[in-house]
Amino acid sequence: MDVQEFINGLEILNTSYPSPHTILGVANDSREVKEGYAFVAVKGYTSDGHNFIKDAIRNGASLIIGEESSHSLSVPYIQVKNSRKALGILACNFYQTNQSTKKFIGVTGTNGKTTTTYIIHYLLKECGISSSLIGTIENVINGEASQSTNTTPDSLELHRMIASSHDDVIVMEVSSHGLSQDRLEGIEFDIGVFTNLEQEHLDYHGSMEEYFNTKFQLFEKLKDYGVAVINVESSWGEKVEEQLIHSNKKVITVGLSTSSTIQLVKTEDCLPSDVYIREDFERSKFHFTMPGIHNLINATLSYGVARSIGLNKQQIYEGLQSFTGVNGRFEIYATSNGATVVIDYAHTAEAFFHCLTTAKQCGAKKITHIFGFRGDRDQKKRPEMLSVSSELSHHIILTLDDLNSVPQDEMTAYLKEQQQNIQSASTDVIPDRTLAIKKAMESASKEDWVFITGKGHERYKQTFSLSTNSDRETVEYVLAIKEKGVQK
Ligand SMILES: CC(=O)N[C@H]1[C@@H](OP(=O)(O)OP(=O)(O)OC[C@H]2O[C@@H](n3ccc(=O)[nH]c3=O)[C@H](O)[C@@H]2O)O[C@H](CO)[C@@H](O)[C@@H]1O[C@H](C)C(=O)N[C@@H](C)C(=O)N[C@H](CCC(=O)O)C(=O)O
Ligand SMILES: Nc1ncnc2c1ncn2[C@@H]1O[C@H](COP(=O)(O)OP(=O)(O)OP(=O)(O)O)[C@@H](O)[C@H]1O
Repeated sequence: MDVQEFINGLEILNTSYPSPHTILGVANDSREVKEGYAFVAVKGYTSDGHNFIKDAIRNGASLIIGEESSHSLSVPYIQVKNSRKALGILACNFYQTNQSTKKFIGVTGTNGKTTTTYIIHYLLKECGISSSLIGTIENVINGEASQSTNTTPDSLELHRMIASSHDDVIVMEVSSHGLSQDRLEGIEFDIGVFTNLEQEHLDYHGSMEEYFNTKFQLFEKLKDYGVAVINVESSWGEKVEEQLIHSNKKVITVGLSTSSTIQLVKTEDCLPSDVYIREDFERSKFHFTMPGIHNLINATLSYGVARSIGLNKQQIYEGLQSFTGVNGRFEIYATSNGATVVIDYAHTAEAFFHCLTTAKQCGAKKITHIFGFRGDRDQKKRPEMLSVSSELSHHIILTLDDLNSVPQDEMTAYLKEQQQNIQSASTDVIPDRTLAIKKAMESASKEDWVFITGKGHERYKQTFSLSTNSDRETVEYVLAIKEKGVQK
């Protein structure tokens, strides 16, 4: 690519030597640089890309872009204010994604991004519109799935994926980390969706205000006359609506109240739910497989998106009705003795609230809640998680979630300390996650619910006593022993 085209739109502070005429590729990892590439040096959280400039040159870089003031290098250097932003601009230019005719749908919020993007992706497919899905569980481009490293990939990977996609629509999860690290640079959205906001990632964002402002950036990235589909069942959703009121964006509110553009008419049903949606003066009913008001809100948001794209109501209802769910999100197992086991990705107090309340509404006589805390992640949310769980479940088993860098002994001691503080529910600490699940499932009888939260679709990072690698494998293993007497 011609270098002038490549650096178009870059805010340049300084340059050394004339740049090369052409650029053959772009990388922000020195190990991925090849002959004729531009290397963008990013100051990261664990290392500084500027320290790898020499490696990049050795690998063939012909142009370096970075934030530091001067470099006596053997190749041209461009100094910019913000390398992460520059990377997005360069990636967009290189892959020419600004010329894309695709529609872009971004979903943000603390919880519900994955579920909502899956529902939208499915609805579009059922209506004959192909879409790429980018998010936490996997990336699906041109119908092919690959494992994702981040919920929102870095700008280089993102633009590369968009360029390789032949799909009509890009449906993606937009994380607050992605927004704050400029991973969305160069992308403009046709539709932005706000699911909710609650205490999470405050170790990173500092305060809820800051967290909100970061999430709101998605709506600043809406195209002129783009559409915002907002869950207004919380003051944060109302705030998004308020902040967009004087903009030229179309706002579609989703909620339980009659004043919402699209109303989810509350249903008393449980497993699975008969749902009513009201739009304009018309009310329609459909059947939705994922229980809980939170999942019905996700379905209604997806309905709002599908309507904005121009799909007709009947098509959407049929799609919602045949949707089968998302891995690790309210994944239900019925045991032969009438107990229910659920695997869910809940890892915040509000998600606990929704899950456990739904179990109660579905007639759970006794709820055993198994969960732990992720090492190195936001600790401020933990007291509220404990409080909600102890209020809504009858028995708690505290167990291990991913430890990351926290030693196992330290986490176990922490769990035991928390056990002492829980008054309203009986509590055990069983650090081995597989044994915790086994014990709870073996003691569950008719109408009891065992709720296993935190890991959802993810594989275990530690080795436990049972030779299983995920909550799903553990549940299936215990069911096999229980139902058939199979030993592993
Ligand atoms: C804390 C954080 O957000 N880190 C993200 C960040 O990495 P970083 O800045 O720390 O990168 P680094 O390792 O210090 O490297 C700096 C630079 O040196 C380069 N380098 C490094 C080594 C070398 O030999 N040569 C070289 O050039 C690297 O390629 C990089 O450009 O930028 C990377 C690229 O965008 C991200 O992959 C990475 O996400 C890490 C893996 C992560 O776990 N992030 C989490 C917190 C996150 O972003 N989560 C959200 C979802 C949150 C939620 O809603 O639950 C997400 O979107 O995934
Ligand atoms: N609309 C919602 N409101 C509150 N909680 C929800 C909502 N949707 C899902 N949840 C809860 O949050 C959990 C995670 O849901 P999901 O994976 O869809 O969200 P996410 O935003 O992608 O999460 P993460 O950012 O952690 O990957 C679910 O398992 C469920 O317990």
